[in-house]
Amino acid sequence: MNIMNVQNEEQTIPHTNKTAKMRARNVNVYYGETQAIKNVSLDINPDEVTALIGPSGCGKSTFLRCLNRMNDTIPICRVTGDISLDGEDIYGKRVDVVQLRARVGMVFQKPNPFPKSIYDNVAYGPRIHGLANNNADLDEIVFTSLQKAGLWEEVKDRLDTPGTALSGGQQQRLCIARTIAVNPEVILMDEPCSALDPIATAIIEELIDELKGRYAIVIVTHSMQQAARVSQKTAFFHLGDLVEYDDTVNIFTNPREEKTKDYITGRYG
Ligand SMILES: Nc1ncnc2c1ncn2[C@@H]1O[C@H](COP(=O)(O)OP(=O)(O)OP(=O)(O)O)[C@@H](O)[C@H]1O
Repeated sequence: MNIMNVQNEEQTIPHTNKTAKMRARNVNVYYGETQAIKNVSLDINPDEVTALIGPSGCGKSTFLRCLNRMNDTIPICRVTGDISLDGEDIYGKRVDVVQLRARVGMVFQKPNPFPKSIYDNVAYGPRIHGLANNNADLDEIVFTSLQKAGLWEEVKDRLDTPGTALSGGQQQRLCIARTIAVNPEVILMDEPCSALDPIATAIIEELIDELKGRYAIVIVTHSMQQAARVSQKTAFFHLGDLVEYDDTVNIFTNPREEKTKDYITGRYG
């Protein structure tokens, strides 16, 4: 299935009855004079995990950061093209970026809990977005978010202890709970397991699998095995180009492009 048809601007994804959650069209990203992303068009499906793979420096993280305007925080970075969320331009003048980043949440490579209690890490977003009417509401949000992130049983008796005192894998699940707490529609994950041991990695992968029906998930990973395990769609980037985007099973068993074949068979990268 080739959905990179920029002429087709309808929201429905060809050959499916699905509507794209996010749609990128002709996206270019520059750091000063250097172009890091070249004319990339890609759809993000609502109830699937999309993996972004490719050799180091190919632009995976740069593209990911376009999806919730994290690149706005890099002064030399310039983005052109169109990116929409539910058909609405996320780079539009009236877009509230704080609101956008709640709808399109992000989990980073290194777990980065706030220097606050476990409870306050999760409650922080709902508090600033005014999502709870009272303390009981907030308790409920914290409970549900920690439960969805698969962390509740491990922390329920120590919600007052610092988030930073948890293990790396638990900290990453705390960051996922923090993201979930503000009801995102899309979750971006930038190599979320790269700082974790194999057991913590397996737990996060299981969690991604559980979350996939509820959120559109986009994950950058260096591990092709991880992409194959957790994603339904895979986008292969090379030197800023989107070389191939397809069902994950096709990318890993029957890629159309020579470059993809070379990468997945370990010839470079
Ligand atoms: N803040 C920045 N300032 C200048 N150039 C940058 C910046 N961030 C990334 N780049 C450049 O943009 C290109 C793409 O980088 P990016 O980090 O998006 O690639 P990546 O595929 O995610 O790499 P990796 O797998 O190593 O994390 C690289 O050439 C990189 O040097």
